[in-house]
Amino acid sequence: MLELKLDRITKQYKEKIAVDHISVSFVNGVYGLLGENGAGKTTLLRMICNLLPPGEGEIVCSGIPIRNMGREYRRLLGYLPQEFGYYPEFTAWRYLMYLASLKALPKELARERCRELLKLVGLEGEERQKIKTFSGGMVRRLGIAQALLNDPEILILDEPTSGLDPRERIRFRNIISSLGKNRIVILSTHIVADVAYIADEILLMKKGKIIGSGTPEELVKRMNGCVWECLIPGDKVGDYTEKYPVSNLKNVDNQVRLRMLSVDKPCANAVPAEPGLEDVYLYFTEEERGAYEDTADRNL
Ligand SMILES: Nc1ncnc2c1ncn2[C@@H]1O[C@H](COP(=O)(O)OP(=O)(O)OP(=O)(O)O)[C@@H](O)[C@H]1O
Repeated sequence: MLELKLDRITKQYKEKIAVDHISVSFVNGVYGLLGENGAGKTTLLRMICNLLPPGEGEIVCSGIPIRNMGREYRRLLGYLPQEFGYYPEFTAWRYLMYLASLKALPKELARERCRELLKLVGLEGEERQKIKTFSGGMVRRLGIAQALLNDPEILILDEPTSGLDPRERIRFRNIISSLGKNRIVILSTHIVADVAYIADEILLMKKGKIIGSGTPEELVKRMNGCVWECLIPGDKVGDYTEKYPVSNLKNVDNQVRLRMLSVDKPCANAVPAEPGLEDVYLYFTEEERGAYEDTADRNL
């Protein structure tokens, strides 16, 4: 089994440190790289794809630095960038066959592979349609198919679900989940639900650093005892949102139900709530606040 190892990977654009000394190892499975816009996800993924050289550090694939692997590494890799290039006038079939020829797949194998992949991504029967007639979700699914043409052992998906409606999103997640069984899949997103169900491991990224990692269950467990719900009068909402990270806010009759993070019970009528991954995300991505700073640290 392949092992991809990042050793103190760093990238700086002028004054801006986009990726800051990241060390992490990947083996088969689905990894969800979760972080806000600008956290450095795309920069990190481009370095993993060997499209961008790290300023510092090394990426090693089963013991060999990828910068020395050239074509051999490209053969192992499938990549779906945030914006992937396609020809709108091409049919899905022509587009995939064209890319297969660029990847030097023999014609018969290419046909077989394209048929298999169109089926996998649920575009069977649509292959003679021009891509310009596809919905956003269909285009993204075609994007996955092109990234899988060479049956890659490492699959990199940059924000694969952006712009998809809920149904397409679910469909997409199911496809990705099945792909992680026998390869490394790394996908980036800022949408918690996209990784909550399918990631074997979540890497939380903020300001170029991995600030938390673990299985979704592990991460959620860390928040035990730190998530609270309470009903408060509407005019007190500001007092609480200023003091605590609030993960949900709902009007109930003449009051407001708040869900917030706090080490200590935030008000007399607060009751402990079951933590979820959104609470974890909020905890890690919020700016530091005194009231809950050591919340998750306490549970580590
Ligand atoms: N070519 C570049 N030149 C200068 N700064 C850049 C360049 N590419 C990215 N950055 C900066 O580096 C930081 C990380 O960007 P990156 O695109 O990697 O983040 P991201 O997490 O993928 O965000 P998004 O989801 O918005 O794409 C941002 O502050 C961005 O402005």
